[in-house]
Amino acid sequence: MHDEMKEVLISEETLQEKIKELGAQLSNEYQDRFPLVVGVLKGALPFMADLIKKMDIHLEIDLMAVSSYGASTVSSGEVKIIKDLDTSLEGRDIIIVEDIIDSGLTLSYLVQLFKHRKANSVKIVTLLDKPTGRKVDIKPDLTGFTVPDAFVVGYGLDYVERYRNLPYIGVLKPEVYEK
Ligand SMILES: O=P(O)(O)OC[C@H]1O[C@H](OP(=O)(O)OP(=O)(O)O)[C@H](O)[C@@H]1O
Ligand SMILES: Nc1nc2[nH]cnc2c(=O)[nH]1
Repeated sequence: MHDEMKEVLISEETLQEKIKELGAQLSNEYQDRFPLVVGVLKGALPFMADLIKKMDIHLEIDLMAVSSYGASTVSSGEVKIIKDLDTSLEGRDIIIVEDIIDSGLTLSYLVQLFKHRKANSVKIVTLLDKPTGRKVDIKPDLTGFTVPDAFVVGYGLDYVERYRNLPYIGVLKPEVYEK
């Protein structure tokens, strides 16, 4: 697996350091508020698991699975709910946890949906932001790292469902796509 990597963009150690910082910031901000932390499957799973362990406050978690239609490396316009939340959002303070914002279509859909469901507040925390991919004007409230205009994998992010289990973020060698 590791020999298929052209480059490691963000090491495991750097990821974990940043997640500790993000957790501390969120703990501070949401003290005494009992937020609902919503992870967007599948990509956000490793990040969410590590992030909530660095949040030293009472919180609730829920998970949502959505999929954007399109080719494996291109984000398209439509978002489909594969698994909805179990929790009522009315009056809740929501923290959406994502692995990456690229076009912004997934998150702008979710923010609108959660507001429609009468959430009290909706914040976006993303591990990675790829601003060059943006198709809609949406900005995360908290970002781990800004990444260049390349297809990244690892730590939740897949290429045809592989590489999600890498502990770091990297870029694949071009020949991997030719297989
Ligand atoms: O800003 P966007 O262009 O909408 O892209 C971001 C979304 O794309 C990826 O999910 P994907 O649909 O690949 O599902 P996955 O998390 O199950 O891999 C990623 O996890 C984000 O949810
Ligand atoms: N794996 C992966 N999924 C994405 N979804 C949107 N952008 C990306 C990306 O760079 N890598």
